Amino acid sequence: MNDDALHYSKNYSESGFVFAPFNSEEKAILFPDEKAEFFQEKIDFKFNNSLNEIFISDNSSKENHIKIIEKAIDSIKMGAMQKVVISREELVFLENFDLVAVYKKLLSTYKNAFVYVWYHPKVGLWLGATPETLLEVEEEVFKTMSLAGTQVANSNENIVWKSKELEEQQLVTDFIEHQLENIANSLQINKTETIKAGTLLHLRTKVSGNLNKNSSLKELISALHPTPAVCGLPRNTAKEFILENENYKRSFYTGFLGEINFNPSQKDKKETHLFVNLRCMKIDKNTASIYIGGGITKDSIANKEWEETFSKSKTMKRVL
Ligand SMILES: C=C(O[C@H]1C=CC=C(C(=O)O)[C@@H]1O)C(=O)O
Repeated sequence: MNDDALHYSKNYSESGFVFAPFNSEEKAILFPDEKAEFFQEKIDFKFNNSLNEIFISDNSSKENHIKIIEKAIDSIKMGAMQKVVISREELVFLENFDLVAVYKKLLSTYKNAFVYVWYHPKVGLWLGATPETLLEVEEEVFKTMSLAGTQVANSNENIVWKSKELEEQQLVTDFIEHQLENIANSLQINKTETIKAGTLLHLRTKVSGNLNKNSSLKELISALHPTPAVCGLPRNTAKEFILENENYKRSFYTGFLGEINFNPSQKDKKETHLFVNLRCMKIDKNTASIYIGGGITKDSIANKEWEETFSKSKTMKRVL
């Protein structure tokens, strides 16, 4: 874009690139198509590996995180919720930060992810490599996915998923199916599979269907975002728990981003590709804020959940 004005999407009926926060009551930023310039470039994967960074290993943040997880488990056991995703922010001091080198490393580390760099002078610099599609729409056909459950990839072992992860992911699939009941038809739920994201494995179920004639992209987005892969169940109770208890602001982490072109009046432009903003970080001068979370259910063990966020942050720190 050739100016620094901030534009917002009104109802996702515009054409452009959206960057939406976790909290759907806050506005989604839009880079309108008519203000954008498009470039296409081949990436050369040779990069300099000598970048170094200093991690802040902050034990109080471990204690805090575990405290919130224990509170969440108590609340689930008392019947207030079935699942809630608890996250945290980890700060990493950067020396010699090289955006292009980090971007190339993200591209080569996360081969199956949507890798992005997003910048607006009034908002900041974000980058990430997300394995999760929120929504793909072409004409009236849409695709989405239920993605949850995490384990570290270990090439020597058979992959076995425990009941905690299977249930945690099933809750997301059931939620998606239920939310789409009144706005979609011919719903197809594929077999659950294991996918790799960097050094981690997740459970994924692809879901597709046809949007009902009178349903809009806004309705579809509101039905899906935020799914229990990033928020919880029941959605509003989990969201309140997150906003009250996590001691930082998620802002765009666990929001979504991507192109919207769902404009019925523009015949050749009815495609939308939105991704959930996971495995992402915000760069502010010499500090990277890395955002990581995990799904908490009645079977969660607080220390293991901490370790899961630790593994997630480790795979992201490798690219810095
Ligand atoms: C919220 C995150 O991951 C979600 C997506 C995949 C697996 C997840 C999990 O195992 O808890 C989370 O639901 C994150 O990576 O910050």
